[in-house]
Amino acid sequence: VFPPELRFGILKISNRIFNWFSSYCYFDITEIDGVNTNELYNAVQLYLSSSASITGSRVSLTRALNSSGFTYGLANNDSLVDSFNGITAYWEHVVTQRQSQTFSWRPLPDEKRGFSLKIKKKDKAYILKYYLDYVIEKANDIRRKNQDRLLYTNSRGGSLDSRGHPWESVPFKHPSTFDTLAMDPSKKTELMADLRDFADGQAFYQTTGRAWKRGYLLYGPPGTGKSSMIAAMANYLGYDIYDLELTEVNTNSELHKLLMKTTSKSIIVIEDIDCSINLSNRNKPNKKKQFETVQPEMRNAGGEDGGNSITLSGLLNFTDGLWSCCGSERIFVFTTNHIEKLDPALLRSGRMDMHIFMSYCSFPALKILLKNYLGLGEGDIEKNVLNELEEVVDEAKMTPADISEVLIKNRRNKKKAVLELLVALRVKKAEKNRIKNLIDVEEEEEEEEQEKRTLESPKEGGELVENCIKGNEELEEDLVMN
Ligand SMILES: Nc1ncnc2c1ncn2[C@@H]1O[C@H](COP(=O)(O)OP(=O)(O)OP(=O)(O)O)[C@@H](O)[C@H]1O
Repeated sequence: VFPPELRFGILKISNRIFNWFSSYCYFDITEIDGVNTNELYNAVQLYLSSSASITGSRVSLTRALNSSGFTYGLANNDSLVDSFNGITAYWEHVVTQRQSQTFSWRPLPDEKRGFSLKIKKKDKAYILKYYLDYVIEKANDIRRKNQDRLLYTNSRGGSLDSRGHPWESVPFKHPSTFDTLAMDPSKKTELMADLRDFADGQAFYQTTGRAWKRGYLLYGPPGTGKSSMIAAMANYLGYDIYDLELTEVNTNSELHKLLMKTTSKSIIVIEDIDCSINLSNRNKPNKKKQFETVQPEMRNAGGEDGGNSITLSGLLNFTDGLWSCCGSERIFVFTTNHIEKLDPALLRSGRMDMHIFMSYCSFPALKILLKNYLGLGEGDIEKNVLNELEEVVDEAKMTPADISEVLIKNRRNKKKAVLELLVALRVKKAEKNRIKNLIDVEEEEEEEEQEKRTLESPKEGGELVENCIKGNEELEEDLVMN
């Protein structure tokens, strides 16, 4: 009976009246905004997938490319209630059929999808200011967690890929975690708390005016778990790893370019830094090499430090100069087997925030290895064997890598594995003691030899006797005075 214009008008007025009296307001977040994909829609979808309060019996499941996990979300026309700082938000996934295919450069899906957010009018300002940012942040976290970690390397000698990128990446699937890492539990807890503080510390770094980065120096003998620790850090925080091969970098500017192409939430690693490059002289360590390689007419050219070779100052700029601040939330990890070879400039505080010594296997670390490799707890091992293991492990100075080799070899026969380990530790301890005794004997002999030579030498011997007499006279004088 009523013409469409009139029906539309009545609907519009009744909607206005309804909105006027309603205490709620609504936001529509459509999947496609004009012709572009709406990032907020994807973020909301991911965010809601983390909500445990999905009530519907139908849940949508997805698995993204390069992802090792499933995400679930609200099914069509399902709804859920979320709460944020005491404010309630009602979400509904609205799916309708697209009326007619409108003209578009890009074919649109038949369904029109979107989220409808219903909140109290009084909460509108707060929700717009904080809640949506929180939703996006959480969605990014979930995306990162679901996606495989990537391991980047620059080992192509400075050449770029087809996209002009200097880093090459592969999926990173190292299984090492802090649970599998054998080290002193208190040290491990301290490090994990430090990493968590760093990852959650955006506000702290902002208020203190510090760049959001942290440096760790891992040092210790080979096979004590430095590389495993880096993998555990990446898996714990969900960060990608950039394995920087310094020997492939020729100039400081190349180093800067590499840094600029790293992403936030990543760990930049330089392994065996003492072997990577000659870093003993901070200013111009490679001057000689530079003059050897550069043509005579080019000798006065070049930028900082000659601009033709990587220097320690270039590396220091990389870690804590202005360049280190392009991007944020980055961790630098250097590893070395010989900390004494490193330049003190690299070790001063503020540069490497934490120095972590990866030591030979201790008893607490051994217990972790026994649990992980053989599934044996303290109660599963005979008391006297356990006591002896505790007694010998420190003196044997075996690395976790050596111990895990022994355990892997016999892992089918757990009892045998433990006994073999005990034998290996005893042998190693005896070997260490024998070497120590040999060194002691050698030192003693050398001392005796030196004494003999001194006494035999007329000049030195005479001096020694004279000094003794002088000393005695002084002593006598002191006694008389007293
Ligand atoms: N602390 C540890 N906890 C658990 N496993 C370890 C530990 N240390 C070493 N391993 C085992 O030994 C292997 C070698 O260890 P890793 O490469 O991490 O040592 P590293 O200190 O980095 O050695 P290098 O200095 O030679 O690079 C690892 O694959 C791991 O299985």
